[in-house]
Amino acid sequence: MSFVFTTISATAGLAALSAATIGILAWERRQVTGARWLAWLMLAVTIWAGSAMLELSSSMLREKIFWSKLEYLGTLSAPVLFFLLAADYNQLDKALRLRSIAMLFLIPLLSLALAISNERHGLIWSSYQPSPSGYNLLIFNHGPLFWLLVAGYSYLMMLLGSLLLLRTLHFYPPHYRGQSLILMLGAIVPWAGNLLYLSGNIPLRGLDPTPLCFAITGMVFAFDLLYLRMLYVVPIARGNAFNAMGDGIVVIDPNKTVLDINPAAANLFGKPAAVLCGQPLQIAALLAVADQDGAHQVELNGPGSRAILEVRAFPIRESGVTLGGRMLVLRDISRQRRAEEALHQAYMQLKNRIDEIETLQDTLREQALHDPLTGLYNRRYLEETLSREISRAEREQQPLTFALIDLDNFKGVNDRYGHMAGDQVLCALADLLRRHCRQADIVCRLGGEEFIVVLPAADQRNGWMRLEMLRRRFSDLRYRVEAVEFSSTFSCGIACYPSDGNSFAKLYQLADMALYEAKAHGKNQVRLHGNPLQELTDIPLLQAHMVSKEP
Ligand SMILES: Nc1nc2c(ncn2[C@@H]2O[C@H](COP(=O)(O)OP(=O)(O)OP(=O)(O)O)[C@@H](O)[C@H]2O)c(=O)[nH]1
Repeated sequence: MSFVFTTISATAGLAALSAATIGILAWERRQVTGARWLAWLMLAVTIWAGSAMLELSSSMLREKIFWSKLEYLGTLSAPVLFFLLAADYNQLDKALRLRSIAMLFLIPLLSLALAISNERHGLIWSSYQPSPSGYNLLIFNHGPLFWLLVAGYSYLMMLLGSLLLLRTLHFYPPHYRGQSLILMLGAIVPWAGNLLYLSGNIPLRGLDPTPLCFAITGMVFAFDLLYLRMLYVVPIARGNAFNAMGDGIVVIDPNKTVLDINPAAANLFGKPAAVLCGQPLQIAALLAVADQDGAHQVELNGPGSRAILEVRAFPIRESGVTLGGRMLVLRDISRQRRAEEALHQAYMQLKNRIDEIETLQDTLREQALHDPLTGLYNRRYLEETLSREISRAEREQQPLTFALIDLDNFKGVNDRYGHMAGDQVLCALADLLRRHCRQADIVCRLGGEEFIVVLPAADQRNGWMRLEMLRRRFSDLRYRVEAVEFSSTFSCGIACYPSDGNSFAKLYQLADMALYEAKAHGKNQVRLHGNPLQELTDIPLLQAHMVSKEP
């Protein structure tokens, strides 16, 4: 083998080196869109430019032909790989299955086989001659299959790839079209180089600048895919977030025309975003808050639907400068609202139930402490409160009168006039006691025809006088059953705190003894335990101590 290195072969070598470097860089970042195919493309360019360098450096014709055939490996695969790169860049890679990719390489494989076996048929090149430029170049006179399979197919792939790149001008956000344009320019370079070569208009005839052009394209693509492309991610992610956001966003100009709207907002308005963009914002409730700061609640009523929105309006600023127009952020709080309403309803129901239960409890408590026939307190209440009253009397150094009342001959009333008449008498006594007792006094029915009256701050004398007054008034009452009129009397026994005792049991026991005395001595009388005040029977004195609520 004999080699003659020239400037041109060195340039091809530089192109191969550049392509190899870019290929390695791209392969390392192959997860980036397009980078994997850029790496493969650069491998093809490396083979192409490397073989070209060796072809250009070889001085032997046979060797030149050999490297030239190897060059076809790169020449044929580079346009297909360029197309695949462009498809990947357009995010069409998922549509390209392995089988379709293999199909794309069928013609290049056939072409390669034809190039290798060209000596037998001369369909790829029919002849060659040294270039008059003198740079150790060969000029090939291409055969018909070269134009059809090599040039034709390669141009087809390049054309399709370039069209796909053109598509990206619409595919990516408008303010990033600059980068797409750079990519387009990168794609034009091999076109230009190859056209020069095939048309024979290159100053050094026989020199194919295409691999060098592809190496330049590789640099441009690497710059775009591996550097600038990363910058795309942020706005694309932002755009995706805008579209994927659960909150609705509407951008309006100062005239309240919708400039942009995300799917969530369009969904709330019940119309596609494309229809709403460019139209005046026609929702009065939103217009009312569009110029206001802070959060506002707005109700949206659509056909058969109602949404409650929390709307926040923001001015649109860039680098601290207000640009005009507003951005409305709409948060659908209908579910939250409905949940709050349901919670409130549940709370109100619960509160009503608690109120009912409390009322019921109060009623039950009242019932538990009251006698159902007369409405007076019962024994239970007395037992609960008497010890408290005694403690208070003790604290205040006050006496307390405990009077036990029992109706006289009540069985006879029942027997003669009936049980209802008996009840009437019981109620009359209860009513009398209620009316003639103070608020601080405790009046209760123990059961049957037995009543107890507790008079705080009343000593023996005072207590006796008040019970005596009550006895007289009661005996004055008249009852009527059909045409028959009758009256009733009671006997009463009194025990007092502190002289007779300081417990319910003791006071009850002594009052009962006094009552027994009263019954034994003719009934219809009030007796003090121990009977110490028999002289207190004169009516004027009694009347002076009467506590009457009667008109
Ligand atoms: N109508 C009515 N009678 C009742 C009630 N509770 C008890 N009695 C009656 O009260 C009567 C009490 O009778 P006794 O204990 O013999 O007493 P008494 O007839 O008053 O005789 P003395 O106490 O000795 O005067 C009984 O007939 C009971 O049935 C009631 O709620 N209503």
